[in-house]
Amino acid sequence: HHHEDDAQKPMVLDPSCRHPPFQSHILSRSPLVIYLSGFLTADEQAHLQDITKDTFTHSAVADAAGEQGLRQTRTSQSTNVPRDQVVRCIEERALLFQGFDIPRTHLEPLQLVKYSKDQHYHFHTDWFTNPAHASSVTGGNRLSSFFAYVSAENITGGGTNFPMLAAPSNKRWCEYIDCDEPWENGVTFRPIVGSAVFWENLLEDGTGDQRALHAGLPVTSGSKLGMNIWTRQGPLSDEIRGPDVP
Ligand SMILES: O=C(O)CCC(=O)C(=O)O
Ligand SMILES: [Fe+2]
Repeated sequence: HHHEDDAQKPMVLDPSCRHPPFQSHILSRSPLVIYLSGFLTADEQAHLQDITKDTFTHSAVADAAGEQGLRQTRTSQSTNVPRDQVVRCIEERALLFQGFDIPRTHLEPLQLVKYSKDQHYHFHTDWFTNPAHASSVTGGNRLSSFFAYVSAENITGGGTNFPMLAAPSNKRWCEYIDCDEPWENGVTFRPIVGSAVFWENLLEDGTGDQRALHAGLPVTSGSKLGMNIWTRQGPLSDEIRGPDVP
């Protein structure tokens, strides 16, 4: 098991990180899905945009079936975020949320995803369906995902839809989820800046959970910038993780 070598290393906290007091609301226990309100501060949102300016390229997907097919599935643009001090604090927050046992080497580089009008990401799971992508030499599969909303300018559409989740009944959820969606469409989170959705991708036995299927719905006007924080089952190499930067 991956966890054994990592367990020796205590998790080191950066005392200079100032974590915002975000609110957590469980939407689903199985699969585990938790809504996090206020997960990113306004300063962090601005900083993330600042350090990634002009670095976006057309998003890739794991089982690339040629450029053409790829762009129809995921029409957004994406970029990896350089790991400076602000980004390391966001990483620390994402790790602490998951307990104290996950070392930072299990995190992929944070990824920003940008959508302009009419762009979307078709239904997919974040866990790799191709076992070749989930081998232990490359960190195993994706245990969990955070999808955070970094910016949303004059947006309509662009929610994050989980078709297999049951819509909750209390109207208070309508602040965060689109209550106008028909019941059979599952749950659609609104793109509210600063919020994040956390969910688990794998079942107890490590196989992928089909119920974690989701999509980035088309942005019908305005634009959206989101961020993926993916935690692997095991450590990733320094080469994949990239360097810490000042
Ligand atoms: O854009 C969204 O709402 C979801 C994006 C997503 O699922 C992904 O990038 O893996
Ligand atoms: Fe996704």
